[in-house]
Amino acid sequence: MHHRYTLMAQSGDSDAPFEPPTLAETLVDDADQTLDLGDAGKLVLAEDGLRIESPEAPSESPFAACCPAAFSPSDSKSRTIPYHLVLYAESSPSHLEIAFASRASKRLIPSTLSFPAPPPLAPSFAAALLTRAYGPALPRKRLKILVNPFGGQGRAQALYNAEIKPILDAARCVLDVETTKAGGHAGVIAAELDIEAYDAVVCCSGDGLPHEVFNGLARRADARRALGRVAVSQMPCGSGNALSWNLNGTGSASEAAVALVKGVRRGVDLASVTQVVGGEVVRSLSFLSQAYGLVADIDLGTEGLRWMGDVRFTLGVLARILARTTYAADVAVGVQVEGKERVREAWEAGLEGKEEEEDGREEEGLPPLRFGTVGDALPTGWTAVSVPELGNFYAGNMPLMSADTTFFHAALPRDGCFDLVTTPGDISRMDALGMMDSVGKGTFFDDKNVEYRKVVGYRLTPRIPSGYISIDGEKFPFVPLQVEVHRGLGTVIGLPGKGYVGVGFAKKE
Ligand SMILES: Nc1ncnc2c1ncn2[C@@H]1O[C@H](COP(=O)(O)OP(=O)(O)OP(=O)(O)O)[C@@H](O)[C@H]1O
Repeated sequence: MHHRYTLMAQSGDSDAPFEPPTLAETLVDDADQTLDLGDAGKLVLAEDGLRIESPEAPSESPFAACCPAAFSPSDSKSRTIPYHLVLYAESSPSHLEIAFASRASKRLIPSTLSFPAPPPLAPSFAAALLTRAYGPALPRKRLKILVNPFGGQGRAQALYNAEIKPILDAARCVLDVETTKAGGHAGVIAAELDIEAYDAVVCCSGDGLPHEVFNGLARRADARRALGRVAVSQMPCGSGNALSWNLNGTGSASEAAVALVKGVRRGVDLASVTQVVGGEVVRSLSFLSQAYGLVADIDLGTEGLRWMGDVRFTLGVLARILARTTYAADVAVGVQVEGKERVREAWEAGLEGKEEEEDGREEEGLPPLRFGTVGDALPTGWTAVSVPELGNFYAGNMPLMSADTTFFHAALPRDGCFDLVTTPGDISRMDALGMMDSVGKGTFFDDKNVEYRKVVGYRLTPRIPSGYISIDGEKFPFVPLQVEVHRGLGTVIGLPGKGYVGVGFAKKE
């Protein structure tokens, strides 16, 4: 399907079905560009979107028929479609077609404006519109789509069909869809993927499939190249959809599909986790979080109460807070930034400063472990301390762990660090309840009982007989683990911007 990439390559490939002028030729920088459609009105590339100036009242205009909800205000003759919602534009001698997403109750659906016998300037107008609509994003992405038929209590396939596929089709993405057949299948697909053939692997699932895909790419002989080449994206179709909340800024499948269409590739830190299992050191990758103590216990220790829905989390937390449960451990940390003010400064600097490059990708496999494994002596500078009263040990790579739960306010995509929050388990019940409340309010970072550090690695040795270790929400063996962060090792697709979407710090009062 090489010809589909004319616009992406910006070179006007000769085998393209139609040939708009190259984007560079049609770049419109300052003045509004107008296309006069005669009786049908005018199309204007305005600052805030594609403006449609109809000579008729909206109810009689050709635009009203397709999608009145896309335009506002309703009684005006001029309507504007924000560039973010413009999915595609294409002109042939017979038609100028503009596909865009419009809101229909709670979701976005694709709609098309079609103008017969467009004027000669239409191809260049369509190309200029695409330039504005896509900015730095790659149009017509080639996507390997993985649908977990059991994701989100079996809703993933229906969400894909109803909300995701229509948007991706309208944006002329090239789709190759596969349904995962069993646990682990997504990892196998990633391990065997033709990495030159796709721009991204899109997981229509919860956070479990992205975890498998990163690890599948990591198992390849060309792991480093594959992790740099293939971006991982998530369409929120599971029960935990943190990747989508942080990169697409939404838990809605159709909005996430638009975010994917308009998303740009970016490097993201990944962490190696080593554990000794059955006498062997096992290494895996974590893209989202590692948890020991309260969060791991709630996440994995209340699985038997799934029938309760999300109430199980609230009840689980309350039960443990009332019991003042502690989770003893020995902890050794490679600290990069310490102290809340300095962490906050590091976050601000990260958003403004230049992005640091990861090391080269010339090596084939995963990067070597600069701190060794959990089976080696502790790295220099990491001092193990015994923490008998530990309540929660939670390391994260992205601010939101689910909708409205910001644990890692200062997390940045590629600062070479995971953010580590630790809280004591022996605080007063009032303090613990206040801290729990602060997560949803967006003030967790400032809670007096929260210790917040940016770390390049750590080792944790549980000192309780049994319990849970959660890596990216998955249950891992309850044995010591060592974690080491690799700057920018992975690739994701997200809305443009240096940080994550719509998070950061609660405003100081
Ligand atoms: N066909 C299948 N049969 C059984 N398990 C599967 C299948 N396909 C994928 N899985 C497994 O389903 C698990 C859940 O994946 P998903 O990414 O959708 O996350 P989730 O949000 O944690 O799950 P859920 O929405 O089911 O609670 C993964 O561990 C994955 O390996």
